[in-house]
Amino acid sequence: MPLGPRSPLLPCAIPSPTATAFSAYHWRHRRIPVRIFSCSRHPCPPHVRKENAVNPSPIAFSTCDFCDEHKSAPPQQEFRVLPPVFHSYGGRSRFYGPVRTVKCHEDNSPVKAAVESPGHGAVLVVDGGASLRRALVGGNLAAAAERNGWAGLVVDGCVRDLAELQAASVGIRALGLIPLPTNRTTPGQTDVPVLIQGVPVVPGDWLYADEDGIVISRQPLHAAG
Ligand SMILES: O=C([O-])CC(=O)C(=O)O
Ligand SMILES: [Mg+2]
Repeated sequence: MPLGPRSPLLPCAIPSPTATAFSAYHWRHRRIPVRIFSCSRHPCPPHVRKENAVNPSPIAFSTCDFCDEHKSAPPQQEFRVLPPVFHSYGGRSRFYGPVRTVKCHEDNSPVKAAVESPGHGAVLVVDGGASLRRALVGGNLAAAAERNGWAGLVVDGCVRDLAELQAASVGIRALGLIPLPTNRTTPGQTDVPVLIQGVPVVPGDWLYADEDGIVISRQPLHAAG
């Protein structure tokens, strides 16, 4: 039986001292940080290899727990929650990292430029003006994001090439799918403050996305280490 994202992990047969990671299964379902071993020689479940590929030191986190801790924080300041309008399309359902931003309207030039440059584990937040008319990200850009070490993309707009997005080991959240690409005629802006569904997001914020939603904070929310 193929291992799906909710399958329990099998213990790895050949420990590797150089590559360890927390179990994605335990993050999601028990929140117990169980260490597993990962190396290229043994039959680690594919989703674990994917989860380990981008961020070699993943952390356990829960957006619900973050919200419990910050529920009385003034809205739109230190701690923000994006509205529940984003769908998950990428090969990683949970991701986190420092925020970089681009702003564009039905032209994905700055998105392309960003994902073709080193991501260093950051999350690219794309202010696409919530347009549902053009796809700002597709399979090629998702593959570039994975290759260049981006943890994820949050697109206030649409994406396409669903099968390719799912195959990329990167988080991808967007409003919807549309097969129509952009025309590259209007350059956008990079690393500027943006408004995502009415929520302000600035470069250097921290973004955490899991199965329950997406939260943004001025400061990192996870414990160091
Ligand atoms: O090229 C584009 O504009 C979007 C796309 O299909 C891809 O990234 O594969
Ligand atoms: Mg494409």
